[in-house]
Order: sequence, then structure tokens, then C-alpha cells
Amino acid sequence: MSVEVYYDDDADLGLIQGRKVAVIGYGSQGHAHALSLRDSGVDVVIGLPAGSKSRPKAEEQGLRVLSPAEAAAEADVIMILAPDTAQRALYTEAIAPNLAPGKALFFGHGFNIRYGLITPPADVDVAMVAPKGPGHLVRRQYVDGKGVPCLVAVEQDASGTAFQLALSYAKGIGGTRAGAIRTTFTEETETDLFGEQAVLCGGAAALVQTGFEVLTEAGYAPEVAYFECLHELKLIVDLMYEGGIARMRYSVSDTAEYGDLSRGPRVIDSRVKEKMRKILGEIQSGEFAREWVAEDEAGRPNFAKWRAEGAAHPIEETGQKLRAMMSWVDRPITETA
Ligand SMILES: NC(=O)C1=CN([C@@H]2O[C@H](COP(=O)(O)OP(=O)(O)OC[C@H]3O[C@@H](n4cnc5c(N)ncnc54)[C@H](OP(=O)(O)O)[C@@H]3O)[C@@H](O)[C@H]2O)C=CC1
Ligand SMILES: CC[C@](O)(C(C)=O)C(=O)O
Ligand SMILES: [Mg+2]
Ligand SMILES: [Mg+2]
Repeated sequence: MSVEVYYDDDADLGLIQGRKVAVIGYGSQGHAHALSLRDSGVDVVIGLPAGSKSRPKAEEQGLRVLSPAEAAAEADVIMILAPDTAQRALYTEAIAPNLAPGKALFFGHGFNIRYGLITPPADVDVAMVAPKGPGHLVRRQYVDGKGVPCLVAVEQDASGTAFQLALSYAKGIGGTRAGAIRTTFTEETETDLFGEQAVLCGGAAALVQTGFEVLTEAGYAPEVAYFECLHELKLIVDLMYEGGIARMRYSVSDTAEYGDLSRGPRVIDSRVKEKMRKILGEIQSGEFAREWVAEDEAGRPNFAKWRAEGAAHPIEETGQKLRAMMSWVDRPITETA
């Protein structure tokens, strides 16, 4: 199955420059979209609740901040970049009353549309521009003249031009510099959740922690285990990013490559693949979404417990000490640009 990939020359920045955009939320993605759109000549307003800790950050960056309802009322394009679990109530209370025919409702991830938590009226465009990378890199890449690839999708094309508008928005945040792929809300949501759970966040974090545990429990120094299992991972992934797994294998020693080829499939074996399939099934059936929404409504007890356990893992203390010696990697996790 081939996909359609769109680049800068395929997108008309003038479309989004001709609209007023409300970016609701000013976190990881919100700040990146808002600042890059503004720098691309787009009229942007930020929507945040009174008392939001993001308000001073947005104002310091010279952006106008209103309540979500006021921002939605002013704008032609409303991009929802609040947490997925907050979007349903936000939509009902602040956005739905301010939608009108001809407006466009945009998302950075398809969760609330895919799982039926938000049902927009038929007379507005519903589209998605979902960067395939963390918001802080979306902004950094834009500033550096590069871009993070985006997935672009249209759920509802009331105007007949929703896709061109979404592509124009993607250009405004640098996405079409790297390539924007046309997809659907369902494909983006299911693959994004699978990627972050099984590979990028869940799988990678568990792999790193488990490797660190095996080495330290066998008596090796935590510092050596940290460099081996976490620090060097970035260098290895950089090679994969630049030239695929083949380039990484070309660059490492033959000893490493033989160990990779003969031992890798023993670690990530058919049982792991079966578990990945089960996780994908929970995403496709809506089981994960129901669980996450219920966890959020219950005040996130498991989330808080697991987050605290992760923060207390010995690899974090070891890493903090080692990174303190490397000024170039020690970035505060709260940075916004
Ligand atoms: N993080 C990422 O890199 C990626 C995220 N996405 C998607 O982007 C969306 C935003 O995620 P992310 O950037 O991580 O979110 P963050 O948690 O980083 O930021 C959320 C922002 O929304 C604000 N906010 C919280 N509640 C409300 C509300 N009720 N109304 C308006 N604003 C609110 C927060 O304010 P306060 O500071 O007061 O809490 C904060 O500014 C999600 O759909 C996510 O799936 C997609 C691709 C990657
Ligand atoms: C990998 C996590 C992500 O999907 C992302 C940065 O793309 C997210 O939801 O934050
Ligand atoms: Mg993602
Ligand atoms: Mg995601």
C-alpha cells in the first residue's frame, strides 16, 4: 500500500495565513505549534483556563492569551492541544458553543474522535496535523530550518478544502519540510498508541531498565551499566535515524553485529511479538482507551504510583550524576523552547 507524501511545494501557506488560529493548550505541542505558526506569519491566539500555569509562558513569548471559549469564538481554526483526557470536557464547555459553519476543528492526535469522545457538528471541517515527534523537537527543528514529519488527516470535509487547509497548517509548523503523510484518524490513533506503548516509550524504557537491572544485579558498576544501556542507545539510534538499521550494523563492530543478529531475536522473541499483538488488539478494540479514561476519572491512582516507581528506579540517580558532567545533554525537562 503506497502513501501520499506532501512537501513544502505541495502546500499553500497563504491558506492558514488567511485564518485566525486558536491553539488551545500551551504544553509540549501547543507552544511548538503556536510559536512556529506565528513565525510563519499566522495570526495566533492561545486558549488557556484562568490559573493555568502555562499562561505566563505564553505571555512571556509575546502571545495573546484568552480563555478557551474566547479564543474559540475569535478563531476560524481551533487546534486542540490540551491533554487527550481533558479534551472532551473542554470541547463540550468551551469549544462546541463557539463553533459555526465554516470553522475548522483541528487535533494533534486522533484519540477523542477515534473513540467517539467528541462528535463535532456536520458543518465544520475536522482535521488533524499530528507531528511524529515530541513538541520540543517540533519547535527546535522549525527554528533550525528543519521539520518533524506530520500525519495529516481529514475526518469531516464540510468546506471541501479541509485537506489543503490542514496541509497549509502543517507547512506553518515545518512539517512539510520533512514530509506530511495523508492518513486517517483511525490509522494515526492506533499506530501512535501502539508505537508509544510497545516500542518508543513503553518498550524502550522497559528494555533499558531491564538491561540496567541485569548488569547491576550481576555486580557491575551502575555507571558502566548506565552508559551501556541508556547513554549509548542514543548514539545507536542516531545511526538508525540517519541510515536505517543497516547503517547502524555497518558502523558497529562485526562482534557487535554478530551478537545483534544472533541474540537480538532471543530477547525480542515470538512471545514478545504475541504480547505486542495483544497490546494492538486492546488499542483497536477501545479497551486501552476505556481503561485510560477511567484511570483519569478516578484521579490517576495507578499512573501516579507507576510514575513514582519509575522516578525512583536506580538508573535515574546514576544518570543524574553522570549527566551533570555533560553540559550538552543536561537539558531541564521543563524547558519550553
Ligand atoms: N507531547 C507530544 O509531543 C505529542 C502530543 N500529541 C498530542 O498533542 C496533544 C497535547 O499533548 P501535549 O502537548 O503532550 O500536552 P501537555 O500536557 O504538554 O500540555 C497540555 C497543555 O494544555 C493545557 N490544558 C490543560 N487542561 C486544559 C484545558 N481544560 N483547557 C485548555 N488547556 C488545558 C495545559 O495547561 P497547564 O500548564 O495549566 O496544565 C498545557 O498548557 C494531545 O492530543 C497529544 O496526544 C501529539 C504528538 C506528540
Ligand atoms: C511517542 C509519544 C508521542 O506519541 C509522540 C511524542 O509522538 C506522544 O503522545 O507524546
Ligand atoms: Mg506520537
Ligand atoms: Mg502519542
